[in-house]
Amino acid sequence: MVLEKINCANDIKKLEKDELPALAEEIREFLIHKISVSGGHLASNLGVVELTMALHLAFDLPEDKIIWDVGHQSYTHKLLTGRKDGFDQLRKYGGMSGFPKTKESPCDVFNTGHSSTSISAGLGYARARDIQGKDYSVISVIGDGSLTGGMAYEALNNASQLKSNFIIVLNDNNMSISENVGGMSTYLGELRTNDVYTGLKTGVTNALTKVPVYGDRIVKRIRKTKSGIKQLFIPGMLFEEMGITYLGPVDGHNVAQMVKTFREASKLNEAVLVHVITKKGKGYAPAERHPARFHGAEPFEIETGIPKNTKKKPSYTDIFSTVMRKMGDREKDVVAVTAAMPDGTGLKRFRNMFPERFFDVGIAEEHAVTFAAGLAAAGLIPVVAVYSSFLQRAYDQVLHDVCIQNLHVIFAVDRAGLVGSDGETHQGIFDLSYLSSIPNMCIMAPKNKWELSDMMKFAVKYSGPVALRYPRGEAYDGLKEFRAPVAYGRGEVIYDESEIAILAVGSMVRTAEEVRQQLKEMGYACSLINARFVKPIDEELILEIERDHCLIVTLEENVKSGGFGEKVLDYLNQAGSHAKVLNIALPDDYVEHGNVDVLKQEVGIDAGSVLKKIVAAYIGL
Ligand SMILES: Cc1ncc(C[n+]2csc(CCOP(=O)(O)OP(=O)(O)O)c2C)c(N)n1
Ligand SMILES: CC(=O)[C@@H](O)[C@H](O)COP(=O)(O)O
Ligand SMILES: [Mg+2]
Repeated sequence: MVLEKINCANDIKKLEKDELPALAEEIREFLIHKISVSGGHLASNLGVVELTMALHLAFDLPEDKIIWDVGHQSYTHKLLTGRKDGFDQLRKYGGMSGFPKTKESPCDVFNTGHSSTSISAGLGYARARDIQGKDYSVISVIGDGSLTGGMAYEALNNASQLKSNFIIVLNDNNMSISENVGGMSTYLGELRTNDVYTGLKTGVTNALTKVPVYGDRIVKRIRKTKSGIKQLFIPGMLFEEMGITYLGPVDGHNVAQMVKTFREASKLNEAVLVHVITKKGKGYAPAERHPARFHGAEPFEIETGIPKNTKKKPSYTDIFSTVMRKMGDREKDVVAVTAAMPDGTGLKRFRNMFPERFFDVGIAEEHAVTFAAGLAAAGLIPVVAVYSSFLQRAYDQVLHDVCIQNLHVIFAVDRAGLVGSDGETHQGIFDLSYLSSIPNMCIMAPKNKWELSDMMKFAVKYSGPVALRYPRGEAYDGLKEFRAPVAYGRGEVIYDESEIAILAVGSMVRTAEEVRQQLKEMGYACSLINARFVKPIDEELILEIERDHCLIVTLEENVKSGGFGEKVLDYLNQAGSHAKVLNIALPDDYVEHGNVDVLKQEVGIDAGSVLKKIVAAYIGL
């Protein structure tokens, strides 16, 4: 076994050349086996095995700095830097992260998780290196999907001014999570597939520069030519015109070719983009056939690729997907926008039925929101379906472009709450705080699957910015009998008793119901209120509750700071109330990766912890 010889960074350099193909094969077997048990980002990782090996052969770690964009493809890097044992606890609470983490290894030099940040971070490293008089290499590895994100272009624009070495490796597998989209993707496709371009740049320019005196001039002239003909000679001209040297395309499964190219690239005193072509899912037939399905895989049977857990209730995303499909039929003004997540957000069905009213804008949340603002200003009703943590990126667009103009944009905020194994970069635990600080925004959270549907219908009829937040995973199908019509800013009283009142938001209504039952068994009378609206809060109802109960408990799957509980407390204070209020929310902190149930216990929002907190507060009155 060759993989056994790899125990720390640079061990790969001790291998014989003819051992490298076996190493690649063993890494793939290892990853397939481990991810089939733990789940994880399989297809992207299988695609970069040779690319990662080549980087580790061409550079010295940890002195040289490799920054992985998104970081979901860093598993081989983890293996080659002595973290093989970590795969038994991959993405588990307290175990190894599925993303680069500086605290895990000196070879992880920048934490990632959200896309399109690697060129900016790498450029920062390169500038710091130069100022500090150091001479390490900096390599940012970015995928073709991540190259659709605005930050990547801002960084490329800035990198063009660099007069020292900085390598950008473009890992082009012609896929984002789903099919990649847009002009850049088309452009890369041409570079990839047109034989005329392949190898010609190096070939032609090398040949020309060898021609004494005139060769150099001709190359310079070709570079300066404004006609399209230059594309015939110099692939990657778009990057070249920006001032970024382009090398490639290079076969991303040919280690020797890549090592050679990286060594050449590291000699240039400028920003260099090495265009590497890889196959997503390489070496595992089901993942090659269905790269989107194996992008973020649940545990699966290796022989068939079929998920181990097939018996699942519909998720909130499934419900949203169905609602959107039906709404598409009824409401001709409804259009849907996603930032590269048609699968994850459930918009794929809407896309299939109403392709002309569906927009995948690439990994470009900022653009998605302002684009939606434009659609709304022109009279359509855009639904922006986006994960809570990715919407963070578009805060200003929500504020500046949607809310100041009070435009009717619907935000379907998926993965709101703890998402689990992706960890701190992906937990959707801030949206109630960051959205509710914005004037004109209306925020709702459904208690169960029927309410998600009712709230979507309400949102379409509403006029103005409106967000609906719902969590990852199975949709709650309890409390079906409670289905009072959704009315603006009004909560829903589910059980009206006395003593204790629990005011719960969205996903926490289910927990509150469980806690209420237990309190009842313990002899306490407890009301249960489904808040429904986080902004505006139902002030009238809160005052009513205050009159009839001695303890008011707020419950939400969001950080405490700026959340629902704080708003309720604030309002009661302003109203001169002296009611005892217990705010149960997540601590104002980041939450690492792990199983959601485990994480809920850790942060104290599982039923057991909530019960203890309520009893303690009540006894202490
Ligand atoms: C800001 C942001 N939006 C969305 C995502 C979700 N996401 C993770 S990976 C990915 C696709 C990345 O494609 P690419 O960079 O080509 O990498 P590949 O998986 O193809 O290797 C997306 C959309 C994210 N991580 N960050
Ligand atoms: C790496 C990344 O950002 C996505 O792949 C994310 O892991 C998807 O998460 P879901 O599984 O919740 O769609
Ligand atoms: Mg890709």
